[in-house]
Amino acid sequence: MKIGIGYDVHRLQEGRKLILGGVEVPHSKGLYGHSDGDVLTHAIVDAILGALGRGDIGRHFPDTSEEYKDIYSIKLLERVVEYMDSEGYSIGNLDCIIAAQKPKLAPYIEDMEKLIAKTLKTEVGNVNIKATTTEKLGFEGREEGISSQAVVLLNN
Ligand SMILES: Nc1ccn([C@@H]2O[C@H](COP(=O)(O)O)[C@@H](O)[C@H]2O)c(=O)n1
Ligand SMILES: C[C@@]1(CO)OP(=O)(O)OP(=O)(O)OC[C@H]1O
Repeated sequence: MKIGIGYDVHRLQEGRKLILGGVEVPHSKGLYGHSDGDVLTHAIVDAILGALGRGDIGRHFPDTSEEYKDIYSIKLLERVVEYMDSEGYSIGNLDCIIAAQKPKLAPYIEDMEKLIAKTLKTEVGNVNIKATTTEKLGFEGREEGISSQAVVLLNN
């Protein structure tokens, strides 16, 4: 059994799509990044890499590489699932938080859980995603950015 933690932050910017957990969420702004800026998926990637003792997202998918420019981050998660499979590990459970003042994410959480579970080759009951505002405090509260945290347990 192995445990891993992931944390990521991306800036909100006009003219970008808001992609969270691989799902497009309608909003006036999206997350800026070298990739699609999917802060939730990046936190999950880092949690799994952490559990496997294999560093972090930037080490495997550098933001200096054209290969990852505007990439749909679920593709990065698929690569990390290949590492997990090759080392004989599978998901025990995954728990995540998205801190966003806006938009209201509750209507999209189930779709995110389904897509993440499918990508991780696990049952949807092993994946939990939560959303919170920060009560208008901090960068999330000022709607400057969105942060996400993930904790994963891997079984072998
Ligand atoms: N962007 C968000 C933030 C929160 N929610 C849901 O609202 C609940 C209450 O949030 P608080 O920050 O006031 O605790 C939270 O538990 C989420 O269910 C949301 O949908 N989208
Ligand atoms: C995902 C990568 C690669 O496209 O770019 P960003 O979208 O900037 O995201 P970040 O969370 O900084 O993680 C590492 C990157 O190398």
